[in-house]
Amino acid sequence: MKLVLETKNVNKHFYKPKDFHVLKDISFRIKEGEFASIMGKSGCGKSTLLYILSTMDTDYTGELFLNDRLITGKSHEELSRIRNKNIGFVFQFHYLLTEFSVIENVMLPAKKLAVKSLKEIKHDAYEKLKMLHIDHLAEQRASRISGGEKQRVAIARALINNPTILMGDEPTGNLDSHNSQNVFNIFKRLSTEEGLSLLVVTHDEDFARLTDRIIQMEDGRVID
Ligand SMILES: Nc1ncnc2c1ncn2[C@@H]1O[C@H](COP(=O)(O)OP(=O)(O)OP(=O)(O)O)[C@@H](O)[C@H]1O
Repeated sequence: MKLVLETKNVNKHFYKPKDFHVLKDISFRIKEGEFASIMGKSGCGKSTLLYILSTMDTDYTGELFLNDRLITGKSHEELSRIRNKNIGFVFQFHYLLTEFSVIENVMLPAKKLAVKSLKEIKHDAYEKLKMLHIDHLAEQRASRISGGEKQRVAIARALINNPTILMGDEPTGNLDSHNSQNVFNIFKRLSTEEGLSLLVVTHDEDFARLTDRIIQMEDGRVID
């Protein structure tokens, strides 16, 4: 099966205030359509790892592959393009532009990529909203929708460029159990029906237990 993400012996140090070996020989693979979670105690290096996997942090040793392509060593411009095209992000906080409409928020990453016409982008954005059952909110200002709806808009925005992998950093951290379940169901559907790969950092054991695989971290290592 096709590999979407692979790390080979990724190591990272922070040098201030003193040398700290934060990630130690991290090697794992995420296959197409796989839904994996990363768990571990606070401070074990989950966010630091996700920052590297998402190509935002280039200060590490080892190798990172995305869709079988070596990413390590590429320029910031190339990384930015690769990231916009291949990786979707969902964070704990939605980071929507609240003075913009829902549909404008979803369209933004596609406008940035500047491959399709505005008409096509708007059409695609509606399709994503429909898939997440929030198309009736398209013209609503993002400040005027509920927390659960905002997170679904953030997911639609993360999907607009049809990424091969969706990464989440505590995407249900701000949601109640009903909305968390909702987000989980959406992620599960994206993996089983659309073949999207998902990698989600979470503290939520109920959430993690339902994913295909838990990558357990301890003190900067993958232990299981
Ligand atoms: N810029 C930095 N400089 C120095 N140390 C850092 C820096 N960023 C993070 N750390 C340290 O690296 C370790 C890992 O941090 P990281 O944020 O990756 O942990 P985490 O597992 O995501 O934690 P949490 O679950 O609390 O979000 C922590 O001990 C943190 O204090």
